[in-house]
Amino acid sequence: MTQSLLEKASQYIVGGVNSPVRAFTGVGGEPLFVESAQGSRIHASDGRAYIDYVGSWGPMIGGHSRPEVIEAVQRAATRGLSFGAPTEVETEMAKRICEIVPSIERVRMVNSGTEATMTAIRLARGYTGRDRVVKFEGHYHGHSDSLLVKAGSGALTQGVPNSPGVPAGLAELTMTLPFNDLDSVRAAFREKGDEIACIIVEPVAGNMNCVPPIAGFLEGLKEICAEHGAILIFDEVMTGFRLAPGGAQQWAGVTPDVTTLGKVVGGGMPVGAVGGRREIMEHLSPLGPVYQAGTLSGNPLGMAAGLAMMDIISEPGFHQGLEDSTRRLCSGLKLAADDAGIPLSINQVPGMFGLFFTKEEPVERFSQVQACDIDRFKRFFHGMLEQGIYLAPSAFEAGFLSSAHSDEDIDSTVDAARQVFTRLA
Ligand SMILES: Cc1ncc(COP(=O)(O)O)c(C=O)c1O
Ligand SMILES: N[C@H](C=O)CCC(=O)O
Repeated sequence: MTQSLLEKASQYIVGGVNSPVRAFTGVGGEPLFVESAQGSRIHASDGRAYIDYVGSWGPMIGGHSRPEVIEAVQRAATRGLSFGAPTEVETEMAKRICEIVPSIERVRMVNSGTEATMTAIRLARGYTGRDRVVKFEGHYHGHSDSLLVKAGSGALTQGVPNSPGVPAGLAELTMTLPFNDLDSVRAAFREKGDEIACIIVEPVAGNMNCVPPIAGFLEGLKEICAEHGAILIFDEVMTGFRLAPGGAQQWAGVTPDVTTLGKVVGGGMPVGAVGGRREIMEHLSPLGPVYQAGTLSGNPLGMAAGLAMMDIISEPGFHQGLEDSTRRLCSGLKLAADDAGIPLSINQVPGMFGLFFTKEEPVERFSQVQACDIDRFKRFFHGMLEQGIYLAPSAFEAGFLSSAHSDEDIDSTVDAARQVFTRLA
């Protein structure tokens, strides 16, 4: 019997994958192995093309293999791959980030979203001289120790939101609260306010499926932080440059002290960033005592790809197009589900969506997400895959659109869903 690609990979790679969600343990079956991708489609080793709503988990906001990005990386590569010394392109990138996200006055480039959030909370702790961190249940901020507590995304999908290996003494300093519940935040600050360094929040949760903030929630976090001298960190690794050019903070009209970025900022290369108010950021080395470093940080290929991506998202009408496509997809899916008598609740923000097999509407809380019909989601996922539609392989991940998704792509996705819904009843 011939071995599958997953079986071959599993002989050398732990679980056959280099990041858990893509193993398909959240939906069963074997993952697609991708050979190439173009525009809205990925081309898999089974010879089929799939309309892709994962988009590499966010970075491919302009569609796959954008020539501008590829050419920028090729040009940069001819000049050298890494120098471990400053380059002008890093200044260009930092300037661009500060212009697009006005709350960022100073920035530090890193190599992933995980590094960005890890640095942000160390900075908040160093700046305030306090140790406790507040995060929200089902939110995912990468896999650093302090943040792998009641975490979303793969940690939730795999059933290990509190990872073994995180020292209990450290996890104890991470206070996890329900998202969209300001009363519990107020209560936590009443009790421990003078020990809390920061609140870190996904301004739109995208790692417990997609759950936007309720009216007043982000504003309330800002007020509470200001009152207690804590730092408000928006983890915009997923939402940055997506919901609006200036990310969720522009979309929601709420300005954090510190912002973390990843995904889109690197145009598909491994890049992250942490930025914020100058006074806070200058606590980082070499100006301040809070240490942070990276051999490959500010890598010229990553900067070139990221800058080309910044040009793409700055094109007039880019975000309006993304919002229109998201609305078209979500309203089409909702109508198709209603016609088939399938209870489906949909959350959407520009370029991101969440499908919940539940009668409850709207879905605003982690407890509601957990109560959804996961088995029905799995059958939906596989039905859609058969029809050539690639959705995130977990009920706890958001879907992503790109500017390459045409109306025809969206309409054929809705047609496919219409067929699949009839088999889900
Ligand atoms: C909101 C958020 N923060 C942080 C991370 C971590 O980023 P990375 O996977 O690049 O380490 C992710 C994604 O994984 C994310 O979605
Ligand atoms: N939800 C995660 C990123 O946003 C999924 C990516 C991964 O863990 O591989």
